Amino acid sequence: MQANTASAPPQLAVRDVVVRFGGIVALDGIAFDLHKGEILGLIGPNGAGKTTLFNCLSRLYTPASGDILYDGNSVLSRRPHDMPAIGIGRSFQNVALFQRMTVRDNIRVGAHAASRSDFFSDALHLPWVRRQEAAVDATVSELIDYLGLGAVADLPVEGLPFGTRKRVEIARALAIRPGVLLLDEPAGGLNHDEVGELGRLIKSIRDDRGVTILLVEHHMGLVMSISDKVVVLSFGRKIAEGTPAEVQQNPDVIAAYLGGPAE
Ligand SMILES: Nc1ncnc2c1ncn2[C@@H]1O[C@H](COP(=O)(O)OP(=O)(O)OP(=O)(O)O)[C@@H](O)[C@H]1O
Repeated sequence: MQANTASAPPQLAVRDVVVRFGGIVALDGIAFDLHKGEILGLIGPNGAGKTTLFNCLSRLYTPASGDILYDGNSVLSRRPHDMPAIGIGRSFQNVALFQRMTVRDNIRVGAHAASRSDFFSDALHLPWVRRQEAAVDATVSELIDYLGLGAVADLPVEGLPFGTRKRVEIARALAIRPGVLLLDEPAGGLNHDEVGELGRLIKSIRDDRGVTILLVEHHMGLVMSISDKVVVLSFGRKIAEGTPAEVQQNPDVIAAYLGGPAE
């Protein structure tokens, strides 16, 4: 799938977002657009504000000013647990799965987060709830195949290798059928081969499933090899935005990473 950046309105729009923690301005008027089908890499040195912005996008933080729009509508009045139903999925930096539950059941939790059943409808076994359960089963099975998790599907998550648990987490995020997937340092803790596999997986999630991706990541090789666009933060400000090649040559970016002023 090609990213549509020419004329279509952005799928996700970050508009002049400001976040303060006491006297610290963690985000100082950050703005950028993410178009459908794009992979956007959000990078910056330690303390740049990446996690703070990620937490705004997943509604854990509310900006002091500015707005975040999904398909043209502000998400700032929504709560974190509304986000799956809106179409924004996320993974967690340190993997946040239910450790004693099986891989299958963890993915099922994701699918249920986007379903519309409730306790009473479930208890009454209404026909539409049964149809929805069948659809959830089909989604979970398809994702187990897609992520190559068949051999471990009925094992508890605890005890599985870290790289496998990360794939389970991505499967759970995909189970909500997100329009946009937010990935928080997905390469953290992975070895060289696993990072290569992750890059291919993220591209295929965009290409095969049409999911727009925002990736916060320290692993430059991964970001530069898969991103269509890279946004660079430093001390809470956006210092560059462009293709991987453009930002890699940007003197402000080089200076931010080397810790000195731009020449
Ligand atoms: N809960 C908080 N309370 C106070 N200050 C915070 C809080 N969270 C972040 N900060 C500060 O806000 C700034 C941005 O931090 P943030 O964690 O967003 O950066 P980051 O780019 O994600 O860094 P890293 O790459 O190290 O994870 C830093 O100065 C940080 O110390």
